[in-house]
Amino acid sequence: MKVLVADGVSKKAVNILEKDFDIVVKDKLSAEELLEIIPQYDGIIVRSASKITKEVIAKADNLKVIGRAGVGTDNIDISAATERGIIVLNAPEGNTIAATEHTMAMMLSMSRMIPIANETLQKGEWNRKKYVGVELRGKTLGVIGLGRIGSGVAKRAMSFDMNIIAYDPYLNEERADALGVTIGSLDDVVEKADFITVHMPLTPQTKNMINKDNLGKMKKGVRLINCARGGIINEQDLADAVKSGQVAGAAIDVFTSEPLAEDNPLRNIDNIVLTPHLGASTVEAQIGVAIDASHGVAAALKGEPVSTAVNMAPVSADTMAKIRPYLTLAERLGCTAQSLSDGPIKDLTIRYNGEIAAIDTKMISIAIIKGLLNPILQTSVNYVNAPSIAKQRNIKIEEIKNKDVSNFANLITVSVITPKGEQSVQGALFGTEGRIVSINQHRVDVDPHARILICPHINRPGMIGLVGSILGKFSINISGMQVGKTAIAGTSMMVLTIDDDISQDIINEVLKIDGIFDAKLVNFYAM
Ligand SMILES: NC(=O)c1ccc[n+]([C@@H]2O[C@H](COP(=O)([O-])OP(=O)(O)OC[C@H]3O[C@@H](n4cnc5c(N)ncnc54)[C@H](O)[C@@H]3O)[C@@H](O)[C@H]2O)c1
Ligand SMILES: O=C(O)CC[C@@H](O)C(=O)O
Repeated sequence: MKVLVADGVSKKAVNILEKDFDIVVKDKLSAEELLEIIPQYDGIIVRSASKITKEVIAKADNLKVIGRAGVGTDNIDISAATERGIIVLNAPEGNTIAATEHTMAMMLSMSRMIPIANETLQKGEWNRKKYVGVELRGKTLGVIGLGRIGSGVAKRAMSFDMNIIAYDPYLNEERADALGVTIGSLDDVVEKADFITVHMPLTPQTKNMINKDNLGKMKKGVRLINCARGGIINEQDLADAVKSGQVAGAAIDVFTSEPLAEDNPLRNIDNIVLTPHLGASTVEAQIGVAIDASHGVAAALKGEPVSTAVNMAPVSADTMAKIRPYLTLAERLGCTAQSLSDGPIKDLTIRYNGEIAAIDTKMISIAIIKGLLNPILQTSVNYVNAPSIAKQRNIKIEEIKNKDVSNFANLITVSVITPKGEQSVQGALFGTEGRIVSINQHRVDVDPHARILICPHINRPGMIGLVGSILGKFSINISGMQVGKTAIAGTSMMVLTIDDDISQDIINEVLKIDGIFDAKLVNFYAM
């Protein structure tokens, strides 16, 4: 598979990806060139310069994953990607410190007018009276958006003896208490703060959140910082407020249009400090985001779950650690259920019993659906598109959880209903090892790998030998064997693990054996 590393993403990404993929590096990529070359690629990693628009996605016939080496994904059309089953992932933590420190640098350089003092001194002006600044100590800092960067800024500002008041409607109280900040409404922040810094994504709710109206309600002489996204603070309104003296200074790293337009109203105003979107531009951050994004891209291309995917239900690192051991087993149970079923699946019931019932199982269920659909579809089914493909195919999905369980600490039961009846398979985790523990009520203990041939048969001597000799005749090696018992009188379940590919003709030979009720091949390589 081929991966395009664009926008000057650190070469660390290449080092990680080149072990498994063909890598092409294009530090500068025009919109036209991107449209032309995108059909060749299975994966792409970008910073903020390349715009992955609906048009690009429409031409991206092989694209499976878009990795953003950074936090903001506003340069990527996520809905268009989701519709095509393309995973979009970001690197949310690698540049947090860089953006946090840049915010502090902007706040300090604005309050001490360092850029203009430097510029004039370089020209030979010794102007000590003109550039008298203000202290941070004792001032109130309003933080809007108390996520990773906002809380980092709040923590650092406290060490400057600033009082913090924050507005974040999605913040839970425990987190606010742990940070030791006062939480208020947007109006509280607007009216009480001496400095205001914004740290949320640009959304329809946050666009122009700071505008003429609330700039007018702020303390005269307030100072503003935006190292989040251009447009959260209305640029024209801010420029007017600085010129009128209502706002004493502003420090802005991000703009509505980047690179900065010549006619941007924030240009050429002494009390405004501008940087060209440098928040994430540290050596450490660029390495961090490149490493995180490329690990995500590699995982996505290998069909593994991606904890930083932004077009899937988010999974915390804690939850991920708990569910990760179940994912392969879950996918294999889905694959087994598909192979067992005769005809189109109408209903899928997933039961979680025991310890597993207490955790967030959303991603485990998606892994089951992925395993169920991948063997039968041309489209590659992944963690993003699996639920919508199941929906398109009218498969009704039900999840049932119960902490009660006997014999196992945890148990996953996958049952599918087709017009011909119900099939079910159960799996459990032993340490980190997943095993199939029952197939259609027959107790087994199978390591689900390679290929397995499942043959329900009459419980009488010689059946295993008969199947074995047919496989032997075709030089098919059996590397594992299990016979499962059931309470149903007279039937047994033979499960043979086979290393080689096996054709339908051979399966038909097996089916001819008197006493063999069925023979279903599960090919785990097809998942
Ligand atoms: N300048 C840069 O180079 C640079 C670097 C990194 C991140 N960023 C940007 O910084 C911003 C923050 O990043 P982060 O990693 O801290 O994100 P985050 O997801 O950790 O935090 C965002 C916070 O904003 C809050 N929020 C969402 N909508 C809100 C609203 N309407 N009002 C108030 N709060 C709201 C959320 O609850 C969350 O706590 C993002 O826009 C990101 O793209 C910029
Ligand atoms: O790639 C960059 O330098 C910008 C990154 C930053 O804006 C982000 O959202 O992560």
